[in-house]
Amino acid sequence: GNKIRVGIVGYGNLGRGAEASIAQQSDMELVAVFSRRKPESVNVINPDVKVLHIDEAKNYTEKIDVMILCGGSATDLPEQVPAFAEMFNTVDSFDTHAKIPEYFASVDKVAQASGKTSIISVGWDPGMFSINRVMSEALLPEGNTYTFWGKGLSQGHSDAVRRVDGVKNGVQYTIPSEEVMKQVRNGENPDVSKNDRHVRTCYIVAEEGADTERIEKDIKTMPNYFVDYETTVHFITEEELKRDHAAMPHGGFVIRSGKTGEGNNQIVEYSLNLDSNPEFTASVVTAYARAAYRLNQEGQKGAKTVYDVAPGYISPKTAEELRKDYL
Ligand SMILES: NC(=O)C1=CN([C@@H]2O[C@H](COP(=O)(O)OP(=O)(O)OC[C@H]3O[C@@H](n4cnc5c(N)ncnc54)[C@H](OP(=O)(O)O)[C@@H]3O)[C@@H](O)[C@H]2O)C=CC1
Ligand SMILES: N[C@@H](C[C@H]1CC(C(=O)O)=NO1)C(=O)O
Repeated sequence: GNKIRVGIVGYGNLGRGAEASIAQQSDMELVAVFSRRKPESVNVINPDVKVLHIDEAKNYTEKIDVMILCGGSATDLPEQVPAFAEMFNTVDSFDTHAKIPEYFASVDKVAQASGKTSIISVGWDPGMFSINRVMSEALLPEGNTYTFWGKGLSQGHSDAVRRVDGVKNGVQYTIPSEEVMKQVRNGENPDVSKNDRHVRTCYIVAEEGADTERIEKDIKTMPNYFVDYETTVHFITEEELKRDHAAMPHGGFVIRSGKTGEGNNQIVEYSLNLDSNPEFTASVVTAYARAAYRLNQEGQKGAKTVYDVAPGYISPKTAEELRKDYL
């Protein structure tokens, strides 16, 4: 049968993960990768994959069913997704939580007018963790929900530090408080603010002659990503970064501990243990690309979040197969 024709915009960690994930989908084909860089400087996994300059995308509106936007949340997606939603169904991983309402509105305005379907903020947080926070809270209205990340490399925070003036390259690790996690697992329901549950550590390669004190301050005071968190910044060489920080493991869990109607304790937990944050995130985004296509075929246009997408839409199985084999 005819496959869902997918495009990738932005070829970084997530874009590479998306290329690998699409290759795993029997109902999808990758039509092209679009980059702001010169195509010959973009090293894709499969040399047969077509790499084009992002300006060529407008010529593919009849050749691509869904575009996966893999740019950075800090600066790329807020500008790229509304522009692409004019022409394509889109899926993205926008993760600046505080800005999601305004971002949703900016994408919805475009997609409602263009008749496209744009699923925003897909991944694991926001994404799969969001779904589990909402589900467990709906099931246990009386209780507390805890989210923990790491120890691992946050791509959103790493993208954000790389955008700081004077930063040549860099990564950010998120480290959860073992003490607080123990209390949560013991059902102690600790009253700890979200910002006291993690610390953040950055490894930065500064441009030649850059003012490292100013860079450190810019990072520590960065709204939404670092301000309110205890953050440490280390300056290292490009060689050290490549040697010690090439892997991108991450993970974490969402726990809700609550009481049902007659006072029984109930605990719901969803956990992730990721050797590759980008490859897992790309797998989630690719599954939701299937949903964006199907929703658009049904005429469900405009911006959506993961809360608007019934689980069946992301599965390659038909609704009948799901009823028969998975309930
Ligand atoms: N919701 C969630 O759970 C998650 C969300 N994310 C989001 O995904 C976003 C993207 O993450 P990630 O892929 O790691 O970011 P990268 O920094 O690897 O890539 C971002 C963009 O930078 C450009 N780029 C990549 N490599 C280079 C290079 N060598 N030189 C110049 N430009 C380059 C690419 O655009 P171009 O090809 O056009 O140059 C790319 O799309 C993050 O900002 C985060 O917000 C990530 C993980 C989880
Ligand atoms: N969006 C995150 C996914 C998780 C990781 C995270 C953190 O370490 O703060 N928050 O959410 C990412 O870009 O990796």
